[in-house]
Amino acid sequence: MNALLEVDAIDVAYADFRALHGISLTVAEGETLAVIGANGAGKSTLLKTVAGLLRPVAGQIRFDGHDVSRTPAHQRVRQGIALTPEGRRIFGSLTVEENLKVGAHGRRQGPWNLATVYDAFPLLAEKRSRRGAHLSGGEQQATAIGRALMSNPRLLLLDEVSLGLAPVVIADIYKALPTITAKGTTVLVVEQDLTQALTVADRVQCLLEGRTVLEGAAADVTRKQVQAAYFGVDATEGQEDE
Ligand SMILES: Nc1ncnc2c1ncn2[C@@H]1O[C@H](COP(=O)(O)OP(=O)(O)OP(=O)(O)O)[C@@H](O)[C@H]1O
Repeated sequence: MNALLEVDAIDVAYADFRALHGISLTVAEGETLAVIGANGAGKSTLLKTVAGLLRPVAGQIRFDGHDVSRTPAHQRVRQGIALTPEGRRIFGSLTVEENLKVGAHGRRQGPWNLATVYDAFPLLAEKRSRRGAHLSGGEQQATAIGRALMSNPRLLLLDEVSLGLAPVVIADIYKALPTITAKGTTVLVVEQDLTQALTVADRVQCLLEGRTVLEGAAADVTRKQVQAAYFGVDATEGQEDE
């Protein structure tokens, strides 16, 4: 499989504070990678850097073989990188359908349009005329993902889909993922919810304090290994080796 996204040893800093230290990752075309880690591990920073909202101070980001490290965010959207940010950020005064149409601005050609987004998220079809401010958290999340899909991305970046949502709602949102990947969209998802991450992803990569501490096929890593990496303890000992 060809690598669609290659992140090569990036360092990202907020003023003097270095949030990412030499992070590398690869996402193959058609694959779903979950980046996991506790609060503050650097997951959102990584996604924002891939989307072009932050610039790495070292390292390179390649999309479809081209260096996009210095490409502005809006051009990356045109090239096929779309971000669903943490906190959803949909427009409260606009309806679901109007929010979706905002995502279609300058869109690429591809399989996503209002009809296919409503197919993937039937709950949105029923609420298409409702204003964003009057939606539940799950409906807002689905709208935010649908809005990103409307640009017809080759790579969809999902930040903390499950944040603040009830388990049944999270499951409902993730039900759409196979439909999304079946249309050829590659997905990089950031998750704190380990169960969800291991269920939906082909591969997982765990960050701790801005460094990669574990990576592997979701089917090959054990829950214990992932939990140990997540909390920064030694998995072979099963306890902290003080
Ligand atoms: N705008 C900012 N200015 C300064 N430091 C920041 C900023 N945003 C994030 N950080 C710091 O960078 C580190 C990584 O944050 P980031 O938000 O990427 O983590 P995360 O893994 O996404 O966690 P969360 O789930 O809490 O969003 C943290 O120590 C955080 O405090």
